[in-house]
Amino acid sequence: MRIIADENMPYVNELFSAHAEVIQVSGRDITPEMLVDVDALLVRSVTKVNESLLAKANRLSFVGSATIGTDHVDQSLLKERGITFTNAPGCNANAVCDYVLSCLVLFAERNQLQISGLTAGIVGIGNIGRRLLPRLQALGMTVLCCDPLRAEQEPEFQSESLHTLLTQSDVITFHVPYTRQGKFATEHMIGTAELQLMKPRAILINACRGEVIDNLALKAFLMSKPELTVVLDVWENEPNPDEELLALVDIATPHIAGYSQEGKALGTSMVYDCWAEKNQLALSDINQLLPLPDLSAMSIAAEPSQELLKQLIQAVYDVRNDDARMRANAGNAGYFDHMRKNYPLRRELMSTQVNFAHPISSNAKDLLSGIGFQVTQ
Ligand SMILES: NC(=O)c1ccc[n+]([C@@H]2O[C@H](COP(=O)([O-])OP(=O)(O)OC[C@H]3O[C@@H](n4cnc5c(N)ncnc54)[C@H](O)[C@@H]3O)[C@@H](O)[C@H]2O)c1
Ligand SMILES: O=C(O)[C@H](O)[C@H](O)COP(=O)(O)O
Repeated sequence: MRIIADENMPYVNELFSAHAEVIQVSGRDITPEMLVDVDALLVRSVTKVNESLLAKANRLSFVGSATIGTDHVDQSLLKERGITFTNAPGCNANAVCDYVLSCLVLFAERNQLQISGLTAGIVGIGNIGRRLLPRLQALGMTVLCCDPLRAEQEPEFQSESLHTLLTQSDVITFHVPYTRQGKFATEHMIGTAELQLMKPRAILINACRGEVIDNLALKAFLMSKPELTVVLDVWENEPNPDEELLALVDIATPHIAGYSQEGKALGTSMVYDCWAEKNQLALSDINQLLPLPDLSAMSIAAEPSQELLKQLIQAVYDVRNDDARMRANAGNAGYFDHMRKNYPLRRELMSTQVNFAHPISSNAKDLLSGIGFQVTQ
């Protein structure tokens, strides 16, 4: 069996090489010619899997994307051609939650905000949104949810309108797929009119897909209203984001919100498990793939104040480092992809155990476990 895999998919050799010849290439450079006599194609979000890529794929029977997003894959074409497709739902959901929390504690300090009591709006209550909701509630925030698709499918699910979230939220964070068609299409769901509805000093976070926010409209808006705090992990026109917009936002990162070691390992292992089942092979064990975390435990001696929470979160993941690297590299040829390919090892909050030097309240323990840490009871 022959497999073509994106070179940015870690653990491919560990999982697939015992059963197949694996050729690793840059995801953006996969060509139709490379897919001749290939049985399986393993991609991440940068490879457009469409009719023109598959033009010479004479033997392809499996496509796996180690991502939750599927906007780069023509799934109906794969179905038509009898090619099995899988993605990796939820693989990086905890990592994106950590990213949002790291932004939140940073701006609470910079903007002198007490997080508890603020209102957060989550747009898209899927794998990420549903994990983020209890984390934000654990921090004492009132959380408004907008997901009209879920409301249609689950009558008991309460979805607020996007208008309500925009007008009432102090922090609004987007976790929807990129869709261009249908009544819930997300392309440019945020443009000038929506930006004008937001509280002037709100915090806007986009860690889903760049196209969900009209980047030109956002740039124009920020030129006249710089008091809106903006975090962009994703951009229109990746890997060449608008550099004027980059200079105007408060946190700029190169589509790495989901780039934890756990998220990447799980993405590959979920794809492997689907392929293994199809080929009647043993399933993977993600715990064997992951190295031990550098910071496996931290000890605290006091009830967690907002300042202490910030220190704990930043000790595991500090979004300022990614922002600083992006600003330092912006403008260099190929910098966006280079940063993603050479992303430093990052672990999730859940890989770190918080211990207590003195007994602390059960509320404090609930708070720490609620935001994602392991906590000794
Ligand atoms: N920046 C990153 O590194 C990164 C990492 C993971 C995911 N993502 C992006 O984030 C998106 C969400 O991730 P997920 O794992 O939660 O996906 P998911 O598919 O589990 O959830 C998406 C949710 O959005 C809802 N939705 C769809 N259209 C909507 C609309 N118009 N308004 C409100 N809700 C809507 C869906 O009903 C679903 O519940 C992915 O599709 C992907 O594009 C980015
Ligand atoms: O959709 C996702 O899961 C993420 O956006 C995606 O994984 C980002 O990383 P990439 O696939 O581009 O390496």
